[in-house]
Amino acid sequence: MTTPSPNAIDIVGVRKSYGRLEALKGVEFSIARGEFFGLLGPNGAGKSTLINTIAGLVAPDAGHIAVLGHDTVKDFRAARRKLGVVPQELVFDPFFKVVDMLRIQAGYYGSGREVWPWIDEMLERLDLSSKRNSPMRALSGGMKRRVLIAQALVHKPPVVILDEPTAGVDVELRRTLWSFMSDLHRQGQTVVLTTHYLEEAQEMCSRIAILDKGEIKALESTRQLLKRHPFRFLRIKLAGDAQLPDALRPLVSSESDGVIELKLDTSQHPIGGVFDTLRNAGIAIEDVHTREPDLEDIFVELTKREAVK
Ligand SMILES: Nc1ncnc2c1ncn2[C@@H]1O[C@H](COP(=O)(O)OP(=O)(O)OP(=O)(O)O)[C@@H](O)[C@H]1O
Repeated sequence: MTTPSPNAIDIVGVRKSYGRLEALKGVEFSIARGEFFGLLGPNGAGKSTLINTIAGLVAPDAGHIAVLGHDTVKDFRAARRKLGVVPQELVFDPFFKVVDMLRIQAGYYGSGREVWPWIDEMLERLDLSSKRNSPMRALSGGMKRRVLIAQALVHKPPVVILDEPTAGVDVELRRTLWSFMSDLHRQGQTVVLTTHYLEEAQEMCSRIAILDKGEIKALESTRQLLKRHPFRFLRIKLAGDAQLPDALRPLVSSESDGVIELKLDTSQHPIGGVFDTLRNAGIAIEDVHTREPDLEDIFVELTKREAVK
């Protein structure tokens, strides 16, 4: 059944358990058409389970999902056509040549020669032209991942989900992928990205959901998320061999090479108060910087776990 929906993806009350483990505990949110959306969370948060549920590969125990209004269970084929999913695992036939694999994939969607120029364009953009006739098994991990990206996009789906597309990809290639994804987005495609590189999410995504232990912990625009948390970091280098007064010790978030970073909840610990404490203790400051929290700080704050690098 098709219900008109302005959204690219509607997720309503989705639950999924594996035995006694609740991987998704009633997840509910929507992604608007044309968004560049980030789905973040620590290892085991449930991101892949959610993506596989959207792709119709995992059946939810409760709730439902629609892609551009098509229910992913009742209207599986239509929902699937609207979607391109780049999986986290590298799954492919090792003996197929790159270009053949993409043409065969197009065939699954009923597309023929008319998409060959698009396939060539993707190979070019993803820096794979020289590998078009190589068998998949002869490619490096980063190249295979790029072929899987092209494979997911071969039918020009209006909604694209990329599960860790830049994992194991070097910095230069990551840039190539970012620029490719940005172009897709500019052309009107909805892009959903999961990533462990938080600076990538901060740069690319206009809205972010943070999933942790099967629950949504935050869901807002990247800008709001970065603004919402009223803490600042103050980096100070004390003059001589002065020690930080005990009163400030609980605020230390890191310390290296004599530079001490204090994490200040500015509603409780205004920066001026730190300077007052140091002055009253007769301690001079050699150098000082402040730092706004970035997505990594907020991610750690919300999930209380170190982000994976
Ligand atoms: N097929 C399965 N059978 C049993 N347990 C599973 C299965 N798939 C996932 N899980 C469990 O469900 C939880 C969520 O896993 P999921 O892969 O969705 O997390 P993730 O956020 O994608 O993690 P990562 O960032 O490590 O890929 C984990 O505890 C995982 O072990």
